[in-house]
Parts: sequence; C-alpha cells; structure tokens
Amino acid sequence: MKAVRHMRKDEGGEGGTIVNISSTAGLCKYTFLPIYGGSKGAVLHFSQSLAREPFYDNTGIRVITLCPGPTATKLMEGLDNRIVETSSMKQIQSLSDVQIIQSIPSAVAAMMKLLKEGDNGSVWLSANDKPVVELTEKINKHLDELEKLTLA
Ligand SMILES: NC(=O)C1=CN([C@@H]2O[C@H](COP(=O)(O)OP(=O)(O)OC[C@H]3O[C@@H](n4cnc5c(N)ncnc54)[C@H](O)[C@@H]3O)[C@@H](O)[C@H]2O)C=CC1
Ligand SMILES: CCCCCC(=O)/C=C/[C@H]1C=CC(=O)[C@@H]1CCCCCCC(=O)O
Repeated sequence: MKAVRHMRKDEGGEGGTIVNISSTAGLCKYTFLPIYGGSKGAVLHFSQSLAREPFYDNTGIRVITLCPGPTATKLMEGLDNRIVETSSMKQIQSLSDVQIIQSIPSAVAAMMKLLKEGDNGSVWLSANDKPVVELTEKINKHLDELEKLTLA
C-alpha cells in the first residue's frame, strides 16, 4: 500500500501499474498444493477487488493479474517433496499428460504483452509455452454471477 500512496495521481503521483502474480493453481482445484492454491486464489480475488471502480479513476493505477502455469524456475525444483497430500500424485500424473512445464521466456513474453496492452482489472493466463490468453471476461462473468446470488 506504500507503493499505491507513492503512485496515486490523486495524491500527487503519476499513476502506474501493479501486476499481481497468481497462478493456474489459483484457477484450478489442484489437490496437491491446497495452501499454495488458496493463496493464489486470494491473489486473484485481491486484484479484482482492488481493480474495481473507483480505484483506477481515483488513482490512475492499473491492477493486472498474471496466472502462469508451471514454469521452469527455482520454485519448481524439488516440488515433489513439498506436496501436501501424497494421494494426489494421481492428479499430478494425469496433469503431466496434458500440460508442460513452460520456459521462462514464455512467461516473460506474457508479462511484456500485458504491460503493453492490459487494461485495469485484466487477468491473463500464460501456460504450456502458448501465447498469453486474456481471461478477464470469463473471470468477471463468474464473479458477477456469484455476486448476484448474494443479493436479497
Ligand atoms: N514457477 C512456476 O511454475 C510458477 C510460479 N508462479 C509464481 O510466480 C512468482 C515468482 O516465482 P518464481 O520466479 O517461479 O520463483 P523463484 O523461486 O524462481 O523466485 C522467487 C523469488 O522471490 C524471492 N523471494 C522469496 N521470498 C521473498 C520475500 N519474502 N521477499 C522478497 N523476495 C522474496 C526469492 O528470493 C526469489 O528471487 C511466485 O509468486 C510464484 O508463486 C506462479 C505460477 C507458476
Ligand atoms: C512433482 C511435480 C508436481 C507438478 C505440479 C504442477 O503441475 C505444477 C504446479 C505449478 C502450477 C502452477 C504453480 O504455481 C505451481 C508451481 C508452484 C509450486 C509452489 C510450491 C509452493 C510451496 O512450496 O508451498
């Protein structure tokens, strides 16, 4: 929040961009990393709540979320020793048939594209070494539908 105070245009700053890093683990019900997945779901929800108007109008700060899939960084090293629920190895095995550990340049390319093109509140998926995919409409539709259910 210190950075927000520094950037916000209604307090003398120049506006700016916050990119929060969620994960495919924040989108999918992975059974093997429930705490990590819960924290990544929270990152996404935090971003979408913060990005809601009037934050951007007041501050000029875009809030964007990137959800990378498995990417070949240090985080992935020795991951099998940190799996919480060993019985979920089955899910990991079936996932490895349908997703790959992408290269770091793929995640970097996604970041560069969303920095250039991302609107406030936008959400992007970067996985399997494929071009980044915008998820904003799907995520907001899902959240808006749930919100409607909470209304009297
Ligand atoms: N590698 C992957 O498969 C994926 C990674 N992510 C997310 O991407 C982000 C970056 O992760 P990676 O680059 O993969 O991991 P990494 O382990 O290569 O880099 C993490 C960096 O964070 C720094 N760090 C750790 N704790 C810190 C702290 N308390 N204060 C300041 N710096 C700290 C470490 O020194 C390290 O440089 C993380 O939020 C991770 O959850 C999301 C999806 C997939
Ligand atoms: C044994 C290999 C398991 C592979 C699991 C997998 O499919 C990858 C998961 C990644 C997908 C998105 C992520 O963010 C996951 C990687 C990050 C794991 C972080 C573990 C954090 C911790 O140690 O608590």
